[in-house]
Amino acid sequence: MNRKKVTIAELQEKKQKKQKITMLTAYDYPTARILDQAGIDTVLVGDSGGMVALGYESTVPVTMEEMLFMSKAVARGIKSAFVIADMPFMSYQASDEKAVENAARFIKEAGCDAVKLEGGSEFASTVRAIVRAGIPVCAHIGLTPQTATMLSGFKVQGKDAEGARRLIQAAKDLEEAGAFMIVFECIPHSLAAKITEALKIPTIGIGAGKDCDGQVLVYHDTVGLFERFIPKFAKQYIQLTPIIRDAVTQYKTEVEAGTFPGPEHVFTMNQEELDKLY
Ligand SMILES: Nc1nc(=O)c2c([nH]1)NC[C@@H]1CN(c3ccc(C(=O)N[C@@H](CCC(=O)O)C(=O)O)cc3)CN21
Ligand SMILES: CC(C)C(=O)C(=O)O
Ligand SMILES: [Mg+2]
Repeated sequence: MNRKKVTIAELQEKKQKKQKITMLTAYDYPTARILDQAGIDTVLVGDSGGMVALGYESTVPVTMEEMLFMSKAVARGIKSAFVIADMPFMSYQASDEKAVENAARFIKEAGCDAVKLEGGSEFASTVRAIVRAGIPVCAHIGLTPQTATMLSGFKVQGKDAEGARRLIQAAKDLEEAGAFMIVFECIPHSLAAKITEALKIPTIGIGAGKDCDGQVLVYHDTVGLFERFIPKFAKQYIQLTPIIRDAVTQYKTEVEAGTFPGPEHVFTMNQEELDKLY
């Protein structure tokens, strides 16, 4: 199967044609292959991987090296999907120069197609600098987990007119700065619908209602592999944890009982050769 790579033009055409864009996160090679085979349009190597795959309490401690490690594995598993890597906390905030250098590593070293960064109008210059270097940027506004402390926790953003106005302005500024797409995390669905209509670039929602141009969820939430918390906006399509636990328990039972490995799992030696040993 040698399908063609999804392009930015195709993603932007989907908005025009009112066809929904699908995005899921992945942090490793086997998952990337599954999402690619399923025809998911864009795969996000989210810094959420720091939590669901690496066990951190939040996305704040995630490093460039960890993001590159996960991004490389994902990129190796993808044939068609458009691969976007999250820039981790403090890899793009200190200066636009540093941001460009770090963004470039996801393209040159990891083989990703684009990067994503969190932030509003204050980050328009950062988006512009990375885009100027020839690297596509996906913006991310609303609930920005890397700066959740500044937001006083994991709270829905833009619920009052002032906050909503700030998000509308941010979306316009980030589009103007050259972002090719924008993620809305945890904002009222009516606001997401309004901004989606006002923008030329596609909008991808997570906890932002059905009127965004596309949707994204954390893979582990959709398949029931993350049990520490389940956000209200997530949907579990299957609960894999008990299924995998049962398989592993069965393995343990068979090894302890001596029923695994069976005759079909072993390698043999000619009797003649075996006789020479004694
Ligand atoms: N497993 C997982 N899923 C995610 O969607 C996710 C991560 N991890 N890690 C990075 C960020 C953090 N995210 C989060 C985490 C918690 C809430 C949360 O507690 N939300 C509340 C709503 C809060 C409110 O009502 O203001 C909820 O009940 O879902 C939201 C987004 C989204 N991202
Ligand atoms: C939830 C998405 C948008 C994200 O940023 C992540 O997975 O890290
Ligand atoms: Mg993220």
